[in-house]
Amino acid sequence: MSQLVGSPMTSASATVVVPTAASGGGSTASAFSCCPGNGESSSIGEDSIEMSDSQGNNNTMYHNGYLEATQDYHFPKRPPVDIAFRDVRYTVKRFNLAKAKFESKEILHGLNGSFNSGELTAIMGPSGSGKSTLLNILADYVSAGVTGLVQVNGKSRGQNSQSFKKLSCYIQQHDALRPFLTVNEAMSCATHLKLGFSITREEKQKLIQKILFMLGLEQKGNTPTGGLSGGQKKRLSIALEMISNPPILFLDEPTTGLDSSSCTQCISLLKRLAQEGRTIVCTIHTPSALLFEMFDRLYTITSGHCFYQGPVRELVPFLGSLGYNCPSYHNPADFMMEIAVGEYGADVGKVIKAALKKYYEMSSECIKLDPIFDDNVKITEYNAEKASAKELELLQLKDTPGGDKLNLDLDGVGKAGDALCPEIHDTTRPASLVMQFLLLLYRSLLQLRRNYFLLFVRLFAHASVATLFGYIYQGVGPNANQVLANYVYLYGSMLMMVYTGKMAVVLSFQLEMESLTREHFNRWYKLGPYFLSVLVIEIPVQIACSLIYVVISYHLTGNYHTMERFLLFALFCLAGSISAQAWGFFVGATLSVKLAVFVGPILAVLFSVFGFCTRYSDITPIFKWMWHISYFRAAFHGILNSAYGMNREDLNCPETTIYCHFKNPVLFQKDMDIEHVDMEQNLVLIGSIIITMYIGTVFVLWYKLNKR
Ligand SMILES: Nc1ncnc2c1ncn2[C@@H]1O[C@H](COP(=O)(O)OP(=O)(O)OP(=O)(O)O)[C@@H](O)[C@H]1O
Repeated sequence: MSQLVGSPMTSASATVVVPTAASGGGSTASAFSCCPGNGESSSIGEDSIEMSDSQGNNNTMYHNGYLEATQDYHFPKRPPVDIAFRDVRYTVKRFNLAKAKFESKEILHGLNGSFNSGELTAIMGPSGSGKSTLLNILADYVSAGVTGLVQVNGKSRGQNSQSFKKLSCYIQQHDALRPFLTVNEAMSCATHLKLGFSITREEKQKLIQKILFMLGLEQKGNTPTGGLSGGQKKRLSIALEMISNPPILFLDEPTTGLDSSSCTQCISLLKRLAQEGRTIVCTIHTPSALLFEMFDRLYTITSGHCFYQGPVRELVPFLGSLGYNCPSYHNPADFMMEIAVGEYGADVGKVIKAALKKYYEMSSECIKLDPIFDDNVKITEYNAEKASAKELELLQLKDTPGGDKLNLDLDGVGKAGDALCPEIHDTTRPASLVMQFLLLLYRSLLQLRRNYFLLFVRLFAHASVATLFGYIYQGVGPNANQVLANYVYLYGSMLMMVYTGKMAVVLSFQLEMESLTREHFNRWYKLGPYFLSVLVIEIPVQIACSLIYVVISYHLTGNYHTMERFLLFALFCLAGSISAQAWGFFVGATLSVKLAVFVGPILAVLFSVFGFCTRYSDITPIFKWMWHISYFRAAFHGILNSAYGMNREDLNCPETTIYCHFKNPVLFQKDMDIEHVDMEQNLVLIGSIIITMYIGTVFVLWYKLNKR
């Protein structure tokens, strides 16, 4: 019997697999057991085996028709982690334009409840009732505007607790996967990042294979994640987080967009993970009756109030006790939703009040003290002040950790998560910052290799425009009678550098934001290594594109004079392009997609004005500072100086031309007010702008990733 890397066996299960008819002939026989000897029954599907134990629990074992002899496919058991929350409120502030002031709106109105280990809990409610908001708060994904108490095994969690993040993972609705990585590559990269390098590659490989097998993805190892079905993507999202085997899983609408069979597979999987001792909480929309019954516990919200909480099987009796009887053959989930929106003339307030009363009765029963529920308190008036210190104290007593419960030190970063998973965390540490950078770089290179079309288009576009410009302004470089034509070529070159540099990256963080948020929130890596890995890919790509343009166009336009002038021209082109790129990162990280693609070019135009034909002395005094901070101007003056400055000798004046005004290039420099270009100063300015923009981008990303 094999087991996960270094882990003790915790429960028995066995699987015997031979190829199914659907997958190439033969037959499938399976024995999967969460509770051995319970008399399971099985039904064989095309690519999964449905298993039920004697309690009717549906334990689906996924695979695609290939079996292995007697193996354990359980994750190591985790110490239980229970979550309780009390008087959770969420308020948003919005600016009312008509009243010209900020207004507050409370979205969640003092929710109470608890989610226990070993249970699969559904958060349900009508659209807009606050399900995702509650999940976000419990997962600690949102903390701004939140008040109330969230406890983990009886201890206050606090906000932005790193220890809690080590215990939990949050899988959001959209499967933010990297479409160009294969399943194996995605898993392998996540494993290296999460488990570091203190366990062997073989051990990691074994772990990956087992997780993929458990989740029915073992046949999809070489499939790009972009080519997976919706259900497979969802399972891969879970698989990626199961690498660190967290005891708490939060999932936002894991079944949205899946067909009924994929929904059943997904919920069966979650149920089985819960049965292994995890606390699994997910939001869900109108499940079928079959799916609904698979949940252990239900937490229903309507308009930010708790409408029902408790075991799923007690929902119908609870509603019945209030006079709302579920018709025969009616899906209880549908009935509950209908009551929650006031259908059948239901008094929603009455149900909310009864749910609150039930909660307090259960709480007081549990701690053997008098309930503190005041029948006269209106639900809407129940607030933090009314939740007296005594009540909070009682809640602490109720959840005092004991027995085999994990005693979390939520203030001490790093302790809880390590203790939770001894089979992994005792021997492993997440990858170091340097390794994170190298792994992310490797992952980006893999994606670039798969998605080379975009890179090819960028290179091709630069070569094409260079050739076009080269022939439009062919041979103008050395001629005194074509100085203005060359001036336009040089200006066009700078525009090309700036626009391609900026626009190629202005959306890069926007497009990555979902994956970045998920991976960063679930502690795969830090922002620093991620940002550095992006730069290390994007800067060389932009340099390569720019160099292609520079080399082709510079030679075709006859600007090549000396190697020194060429190198300076190339240097300022690259500097201008990289600073525009840095601006692109910053604008893209700061603004929404629609604003970024609009504001990016506007900024480029604005700064370009201070280079082209604009003499410093002509600028209105209050805008002179813009001349000083314009990276476009600094780079453009740099390339002009490389062409006509630095004591360049007289230009060619063709014999057919009677008079060449700019035969001496100094005259041209004087006319353009650029006879004293300080090349070093310009480079320092551009370098400072690049660094400032990088710092600004990291700060904005950090803020977006950490402050919600
Ligand atoms: N940051 C916010 N600013 C303004 N309103 C918000 C904010 N967050 C949530 N809301 C509002 O709170 C309510 C609850 O939102 P939430 O996303 O939690 O609903 P939900 O029950 O998950 O809905 P659905 O099932 O449609 O996803 C909605 O009316 C939403 O507009």
